[in-house]
Amino acid sequence: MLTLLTSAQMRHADQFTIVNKPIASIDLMEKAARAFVQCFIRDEFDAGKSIAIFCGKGNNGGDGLAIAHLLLVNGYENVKVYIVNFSAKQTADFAINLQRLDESRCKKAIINQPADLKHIKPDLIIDAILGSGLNKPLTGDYAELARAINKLNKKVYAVDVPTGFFAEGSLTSNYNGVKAYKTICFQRPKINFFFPESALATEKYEVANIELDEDFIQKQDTDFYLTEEKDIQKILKKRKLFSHKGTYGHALIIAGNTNTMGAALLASMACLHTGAGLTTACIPESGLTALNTALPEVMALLRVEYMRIEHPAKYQCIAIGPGLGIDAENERLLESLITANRELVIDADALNILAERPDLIKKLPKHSILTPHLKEFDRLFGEHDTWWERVQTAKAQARQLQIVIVLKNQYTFVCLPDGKVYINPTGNPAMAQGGMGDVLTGTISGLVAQNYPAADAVIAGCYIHGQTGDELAKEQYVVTASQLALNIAKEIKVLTTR
Ligand SMILES: NC(=O)C1=CN([C@@H]2O[C@H](COP(=O)(O)OP(=O)(O)OC[C@H]3O[C@@H](n4cnc5c(N)ncnc54)[C@H](OP(=O)(O)O)[C@@H]3O)[C@@H](O)[C@H]2O)[C@@H](O)CC1
Ligand SMILES: Nc1ncnc2c1ncn2[C@@H]1O[C@H](COP(=O)(O)OP(=O)(O)O)[C@@H](O)[C@H]1O
Repeated sequence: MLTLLTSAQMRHADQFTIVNKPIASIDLMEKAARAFVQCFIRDEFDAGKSIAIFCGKGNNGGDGLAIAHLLLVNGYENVKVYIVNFSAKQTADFAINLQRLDESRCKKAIINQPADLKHIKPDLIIDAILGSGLNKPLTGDYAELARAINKLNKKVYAVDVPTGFFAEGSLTSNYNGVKAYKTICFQRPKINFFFPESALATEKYEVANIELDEDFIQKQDTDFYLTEEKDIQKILKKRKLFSHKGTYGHALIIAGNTNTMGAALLASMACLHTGAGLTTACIPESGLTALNTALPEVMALLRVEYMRIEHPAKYQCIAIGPGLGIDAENERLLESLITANRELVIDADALNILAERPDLIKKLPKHSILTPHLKEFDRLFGEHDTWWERVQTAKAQARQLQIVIVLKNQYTFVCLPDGKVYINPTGNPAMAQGGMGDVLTGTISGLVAQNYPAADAVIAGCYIHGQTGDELAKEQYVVTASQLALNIAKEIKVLTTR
């Protein structure tokens, strides 16, 4: 798990590295500039392009000056630095790099007001005006300059963070900073890169390693972690010798309705391919033919016979919700399961039923797993203006109710009962199609059935789901939910043998 740090914590990591490595602060800045240039050159190898580098007078601007010098050394001839002179203050390392630049042949101009930007026509822009030192929203000249840079309509590479972008905390939908094509940040992604509103500030990001003290960074007290492939490899177990279907658990998927039987099929299919020993779909009678035709391995339990579930010990996992439908019968079924105090995987319509029954939310069995998308989440826990606020609520609710909340999005936030949030890095827009959430529910259920603890099942389930989608998207414009379900077993094999 990679710890994700706030700007203040990153500053401590800088300082710790400076003192303990030891390395002079100006040398660390040089390292950052080198790391940036290495990434930049990989993308923009045409050294003939004209590059405008906008530098503030803090350390972010100091990086910009060092980057200018390094680009010249690397053969980029048309580099020009624009010093943004809106403040009298400058940092010591900025001053050192400015002197170095003055001694070089790099072209330089001073921007005293945003209007000075009028005649600039670069091919590319590097934004090093304000970095992680941003401490208030942009106003006045800074806001106007950002607007003017955006109006140039050029590809912008941001150093560490786009000017005006807060690395953590609530992001508003009226972002007024620099809009970057790519942000090349140092050592760790910023927490806010994983929140959907960040798309207004940067299309993508890349992390450049500047050799800060990793041990120190990993030990920092944080609520945010980024899941890595090696974590999943640690979680997943190989199939055992002499094992049989009983070894891998029995999952019950309560799902489907007349017009939404596909959801039950998709969730059951994913459960099957994730490796549950047995899968039973609890569906209405109208779905029997479809189930028996499409998924001969899956057993059926008619929903009218649901009272049989009153002996839930038979199942190692009970999931409820995909395509379920909202009616009194299903509400009664959900209530009886919650009252039986067996941990559940709860998705889709079962979440919508819960939203109407706050009394049941309070009674949720500990370690139950809720998998809401944005709308389901807000129906359950109230409207939120920003994703940051939504994740804060998810964290608090997961802790208070001692459950796992899987808040789904491009980057899914897995909120655990201990208040920690694990951000899932896999998945892609080719997966943005109906049924994908049903497949996630089936994947998580398949892992719970195999006796993985709730937290492991969810962290691994989200990763596998997204990774399977990523592999398919390499060759496809869109990935359908059933295709994804069919490919899960292949991806788990890769993850357990790599
Ligand atoms: N050794 C290291 O530490 C390393 C650091 N590195 C680099 O340093 C960057 C952080 O640099 P930094 O801390 O100097 O802050 P930076 O972003 O340049 O801002 C400067 C000043 O701007 C001001 N300001 C803030 N908000 C404002 C606003 N809205 N409108 C107007 N002004 C505003 C504020 O001044 P204040 O308002 O407090 O007087 C602030 O102090 C980091 O992103 C990375 O690129 C790398 O080289 C790796 C090694
Ligand atoms: N752009 C995307 N990038 C990554 N994952 C995505 C993207 N779009 C959708 N997904 C994934 O697909 C699933 C969609 O879930 P949900 O909205 O419940 O779908 P449905 O209700 O149609 O089954 C989630 O796991 C989500 O993370």
